[in-house]
Amino acid sequence: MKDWSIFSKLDHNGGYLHKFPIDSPVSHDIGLGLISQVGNLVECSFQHPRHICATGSGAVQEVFSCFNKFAGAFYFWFSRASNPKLFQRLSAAAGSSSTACRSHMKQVTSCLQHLPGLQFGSQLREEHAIQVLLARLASATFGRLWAEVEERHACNVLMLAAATVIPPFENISPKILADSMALGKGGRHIQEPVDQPYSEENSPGCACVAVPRVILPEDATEPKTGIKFPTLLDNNSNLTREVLVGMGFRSMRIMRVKNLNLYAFGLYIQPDSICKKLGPKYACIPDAELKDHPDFYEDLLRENIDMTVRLVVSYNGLSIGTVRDAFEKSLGFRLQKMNPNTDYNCLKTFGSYFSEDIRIPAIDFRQTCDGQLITEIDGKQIGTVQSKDLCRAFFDMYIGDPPVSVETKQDIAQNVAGLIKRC
Ligand SMILES: CCCCCCCCCCCC(=O)O
Repeated sequence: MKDWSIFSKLDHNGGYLHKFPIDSPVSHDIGLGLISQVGNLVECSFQHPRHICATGSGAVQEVFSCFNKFAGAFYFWFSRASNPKLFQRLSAAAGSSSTACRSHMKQVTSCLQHLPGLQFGSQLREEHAIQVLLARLASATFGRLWAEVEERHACNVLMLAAATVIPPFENISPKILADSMALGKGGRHIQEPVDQPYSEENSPGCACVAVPRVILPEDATEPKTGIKFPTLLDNNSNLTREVLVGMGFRSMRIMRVKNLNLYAFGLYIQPDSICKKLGPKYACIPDAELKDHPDFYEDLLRENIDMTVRLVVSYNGLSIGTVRDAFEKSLGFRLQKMNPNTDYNCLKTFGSYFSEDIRIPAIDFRQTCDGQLITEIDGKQIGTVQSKDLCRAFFDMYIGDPPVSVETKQDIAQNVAGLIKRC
């Protein structure tokens, strides 16, 4: 699975971040609120197995760190609650929590009610007994819930891995890969030939020519923003398909304190184009070394390879004027760096496409092998600039120096290495 690192990565971290309403005020009800929240978390993981996996440990840890933060108040509140209403409230909490939590709570509350000596007349003994039992209750309940969350999480990762059996590129013949990219062939999935049933013998991984049943998930999710990208992108101008080789997000620091996620991006490459232009030079370089090869990114940028960057807005407060200015600034800097004597008219033409009347939830920027930069919204071209310098400046933002995301740049190298292996 090495060469599909981008997808295996998505499988483990992808999906949207499930937000749990944990910011309720510290109040008399915080203990019950937290039990209920954690119970909901576990229940949610049962009902929406992908979410808990997609959440990764982040949201789970958020909830549990919140629990830790309020544990003192929680314990204090329980230990003070020495009145008959306590039992009703515990039962109510049990009623609103997960099944595991519910049965555990019921067990303990009934245990509390039947303890000899725990009559409400004897205040001290009662308080002490309640403190001990409730401390145990808190630790046992949360310990158990935590174990369930972890168990479920591990299970979900396995389920997902099994559900999206994605063989590495080297197990797919280049012909099949190229065919599947061509429009009108078998939708987004690579299909097995009808005369060859799927079996262990011809499954991915064996030395014979293997044709997997279904190899690509419909969409991949950029983990930080939760934005989805198709794994294959139709290129309507030359009727080919491009493959997603990397995703990332662009953030901006506001007043040195807040990070704003402006947009997510996905980079797509046409495998044939890679094979023709980079195959001969890089086929013998081990996959893991490609990202550190001194010429690799430079060649990727210089060789006019068919590729596309899709940008999808994450922060909705961006005006079209801001987008235009940001592009002019970023691209101007890259053009200047590459060639101080460049003709900046290309930048003006490019900027003119961002007129006030366009809506920009997502834009594709496609470079053609003859040096055009095509801008598309919803599959419709809104403009084309003929300038190799501008193409290069544009892709330099994602695979040049400095890149918008170093990690994504490396993922791209890893996945392009996978494509080259199939040439
Ligand atoms: C449709 C998505 C548009 C998102 C806003 C893009 C803003 C311009 C960014 C310029 C490139 C950069 O510096 O990241």
